[in-house]
Amino acid sequence: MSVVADHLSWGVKRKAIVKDVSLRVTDGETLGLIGPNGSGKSSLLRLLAGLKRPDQGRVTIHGKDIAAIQRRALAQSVAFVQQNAATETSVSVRDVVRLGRTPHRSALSGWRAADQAAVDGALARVGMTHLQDQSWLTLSGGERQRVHIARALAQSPTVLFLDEPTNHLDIHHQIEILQTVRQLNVTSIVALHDLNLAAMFCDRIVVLKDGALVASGTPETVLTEDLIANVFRVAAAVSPSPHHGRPQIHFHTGV
Ligand SMILES: Nc1ncnc2c1ncn2[C@@H]1O[C@H](COP(=O)(O)OP(=O)(O)OP(=O)(O)O)[C@@H](O)[C@H]1O
Repeated sequence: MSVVADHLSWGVKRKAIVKDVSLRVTDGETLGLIGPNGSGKSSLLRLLAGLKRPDQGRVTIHGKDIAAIQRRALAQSVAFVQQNAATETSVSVRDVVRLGRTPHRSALSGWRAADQAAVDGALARVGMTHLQDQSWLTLSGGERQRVHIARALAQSPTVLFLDEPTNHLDIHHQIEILQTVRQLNVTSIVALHDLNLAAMFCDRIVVLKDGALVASGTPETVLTEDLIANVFRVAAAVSPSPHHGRPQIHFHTGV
């Protein structure tokens, strides 16, 4: 088991934001995290990745309690692609991606062939090799997002957390990034808003509503018309795609 969360709760002042969430993610699985705005997806991802401490419950990654793993050791196996992550300084695309190697390097070790191979591979994976000399500040929103994903891939993680990785991307790159994530030999937990993309690319889906886990399972079992009406408040028809067999959702509220 790659990631196990037991009874995680977290809140701010008197507001409970993540409520008693338990889940298990197996090695190599792509788990989708869906739910309405404010349902707690980002908060849960940050708890799972060890970026926030839960008020109750615990998370283990590869069998180790993350509260007991040192930051650097955690960063050698866990990478996090944040929503709207910013890189302020005027550095090149290549330099941003090189930062992904930081947890694997010591003060004494120079830049090694393995570091270069990881950076080159990550740039190629997201289709950014041709822009590697460009200043990060001059990139479009979608290009920046792809560079942040490349930085996470350069980290060579065994567990990858992605918070809305497709929100600035055109449809070609949305599909390409999710295909890449799925094909990596890495356990991935990805918060997504697009239910059709979640259905196409996730092995399993977890649904959050008001901070609580309300459903989990395969896309076929989770993405029902009733769940979409109850959790997302839209009317939809769900049927298997004739092209790939996964559920496809046709929204008809208000049309
Ligand atoms: N540090 C904080 N202090 C106060 N409230 C917070 C804090 N972090 C999150 N929240 C609140 O917790 C709720 C869940 O936020 P979170 O960002 O986890 O939701 P989300 O499902 O990722 O939302 P979205 O789909 O809009 O990105 C929101 O109501 C948010 O305002």
